[in-house]
Amino acid sequence: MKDDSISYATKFTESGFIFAPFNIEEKAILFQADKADYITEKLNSISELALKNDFYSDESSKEKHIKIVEKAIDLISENELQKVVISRKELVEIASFDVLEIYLKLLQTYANAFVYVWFHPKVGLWFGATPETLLQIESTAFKTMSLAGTQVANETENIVWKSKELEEQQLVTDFIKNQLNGIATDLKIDKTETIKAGNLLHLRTKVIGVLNKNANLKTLIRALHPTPAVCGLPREIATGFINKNESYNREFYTGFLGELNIKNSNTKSINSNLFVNLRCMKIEGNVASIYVGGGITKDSIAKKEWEETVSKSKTMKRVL
Ligand SMILES: C=C(O[C@H]1C=CC=C(C(=O)O)[C@@H]1O)C(=O)O
Repeated sequence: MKDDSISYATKFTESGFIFAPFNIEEKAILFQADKADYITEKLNSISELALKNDFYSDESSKEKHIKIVEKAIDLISENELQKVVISRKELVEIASFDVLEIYLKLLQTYANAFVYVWFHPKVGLWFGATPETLLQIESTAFKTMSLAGTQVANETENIVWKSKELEEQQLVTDFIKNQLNGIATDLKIDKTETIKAGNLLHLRTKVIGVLNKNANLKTLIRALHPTPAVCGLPREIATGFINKNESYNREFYTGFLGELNIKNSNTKSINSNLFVNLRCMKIEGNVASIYVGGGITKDSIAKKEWEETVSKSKTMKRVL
């Protein structure tokens, strides 16, 4: 980009790279395609970079996190809510860092993830390695996914999912199916599978479909974002609970990012590739803010939900 002005995507007919916050009332930042320089570089000979293996976990927000999770479980048991994703931000002091080195470490470590580094002088510096696609669309044919449920990846071949995680993820799949009703046809919902994301395993169900003529990209994004993988059910009540009880601003964590309406020079089709901003961090000065959360359902155990956020924080801590 040639200057530090900020552009926004409001109609989602714009073309460029979008960086959208969790809160749909807030504006999504756009790096406009026609004002951007494209630089392609091959990174095929990265020598192995050393990763961190001892992790310090900041326990100062443990009590607070557990309290919010317990409050959510209470509301769920009173049938006010079905599911809500509760998150927190962990601050990690870093001595010095090299942007390219962190980015290369993320690429090296999370081969299956969408890995990014994003910077705007007025907004900040973000990194992420997300396992979740929000939407990939080529003309009108699209792919999305339901991703939820977490366990730590062990050496074992025999992976067993408990009903808590299976239900937690099924809620996301059902939500996606319902939201697409009336705006998409030819829906195909794959078998649910286990995927590995760094040190974690998740349940994933891929969904494909074709966008109806009466709908557009904005309708589709608004239907999907935020899914109960990052927000909850019913969506409005979960959003209210999150805004009232999480005592920090998620900003771009659990928002989405990626290419918006980019023309494929071969097929001439207009494509978007958008990812949910998970396993991410923001760096300001010598402090990294690592964002982590987890889905709460009726079967959640507050202490285990805390531990899940600690496991998730390792995705970023490993590369610092
Ligand atoms: C909200 C996060 O993860 C979501 C995606 C996969 C599994 C999740 C879970 O098991 O709770 C979350 O829904 C996060 O990593 O901060």
